Amino acid sequence: MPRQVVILGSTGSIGCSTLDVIAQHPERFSVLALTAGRQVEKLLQQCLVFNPRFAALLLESDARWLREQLAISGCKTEVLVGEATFAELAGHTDADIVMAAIVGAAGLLPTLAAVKQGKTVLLANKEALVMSGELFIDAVKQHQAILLPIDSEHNAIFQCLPPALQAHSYQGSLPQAGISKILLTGSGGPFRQTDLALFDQITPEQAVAHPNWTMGRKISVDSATMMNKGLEFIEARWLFNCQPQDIEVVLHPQSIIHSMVQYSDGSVLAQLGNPDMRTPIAHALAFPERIASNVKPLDFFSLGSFTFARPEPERYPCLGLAIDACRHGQGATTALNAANEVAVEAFLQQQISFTAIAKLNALCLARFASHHASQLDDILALDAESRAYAQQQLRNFVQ
Ligand SMILES: NC(=O)C1=CN([C@@H]2O[C@H](COP(=O)(O)OP(=O)(O)OC[C@H]3O[C@@H](n4cnc5c(N)ncnc54)[C@H](OP(=O)(O)O)[C@@H]3O)[C@@H](O)[C@H]2O)C=CC1
Ligand SMILES: CC(=O)[C@@H](O)[C@H](O)COP(=O)(O)O
Ligand SMILES: [Mn+2]
Repeated sequence: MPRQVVILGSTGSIGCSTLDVIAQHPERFSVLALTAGRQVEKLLQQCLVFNPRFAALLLESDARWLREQLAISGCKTEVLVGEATFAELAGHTDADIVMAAIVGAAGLLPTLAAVKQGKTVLLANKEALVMSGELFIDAVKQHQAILLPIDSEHNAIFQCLPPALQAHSYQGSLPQAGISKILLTGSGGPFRQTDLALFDQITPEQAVAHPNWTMGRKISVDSATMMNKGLEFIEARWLFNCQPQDIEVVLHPQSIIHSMVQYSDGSVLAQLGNPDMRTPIAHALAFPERIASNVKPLDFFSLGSFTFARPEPERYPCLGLAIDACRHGQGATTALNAANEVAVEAFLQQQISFTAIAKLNALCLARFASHHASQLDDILALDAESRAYAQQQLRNFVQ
């Protein structure tokens, strides 16, 4: 029997890559449910191709249109509406695998719902873990969910762990496995060599033009500020049960090495591949087996040289803020994530400059760094409070 997959955020970059891999393996996977935000036409096309039992989206007006179009095409997909239905589908009795690929804090509740039903959860939505770290991992343990990282770096690190540790990486001991450090690689984004004096003039279109990866707009801006690497630093802290001092960020502009694990005997294991998310997606969908992904194989004879560097703190202030937040604890990371979502959206709407993103994040972190948030209600309240504060402070940066 094919394993039944729910894709949260099917209309996004990760959602589409997941469907691409699933389409290559109809004997292994079938689509139980797709969820989207606003891209109703794309969702319709996906329903016509994959014929899921359910499709869900945010607005009643979109749902009405989708139902009409599906009826015209004779497609029997049942259409549901509203955020609560994403969580229902994520925890559906018939779901075997849940791909968590909604962007931002909106992904937390549906992803947690999948965890609480003990599903195999493929985690792309790093913001969910950054917002709720310990609570999320405790839920994974309590409900015996299987958590597999999709983020390319964390998937690479996972692949470089000893198999015994892979089974419970979020509660194992890296030192007992002989691991001395996690080397988290990052490209440095599109502005790695841009004159700092020009940073105020950076436009959204320049910021979303990642040199190596094609991704959604929010994560692309995060890569440009290196907040993405900061969020990934916090993500790694929870996924691999380690402390900030166990993780080092290494710039690797080519994005061919997706991260590395350093062992105490001097060995360093790395995972390499062309920058294409279908590799980690295929890895996690089939784990522990391997399946084809249609990703172009690496050709070592045409690869240029690999380079490595330390990130410059003045070029990437968001990275430093995220590492500080990780040291402070849960309240700080929840508040920083929320502030960053507000700041990135304001930048994309051309309300604030590129450099204002870090300034706004710094203000929110300073205000909420010592706040505590361990229960879900506290986390959601702090997320809301930090967003409100960021919105209020935003006025000082409007250009
Ligand atoms: N893209 C990549 O290569 C990588 C992405 N990730 C992570 O994966 C996640 C998804 O990223 P990506 O695919 O690039 O993002 P996209 O912006 O391309 O897609 C986001 C998806 O989430 C949906 N969505 C947005 N807002 C809401 C909401 N409020 N409620 C429900 N659904 C919503 C969108 O729906 P719609 O478009 O219909 O409005 C879309 O399906 C992010 O957390 C990102 O950090 C991690 C590593 C790599
Ligand atoms: C593909 C993926 O996992 C992204 O998170 C990627 O890491 C972005 O590239 P940066 O290294 O520039 O953040
Ligand atoms: Mn990544």
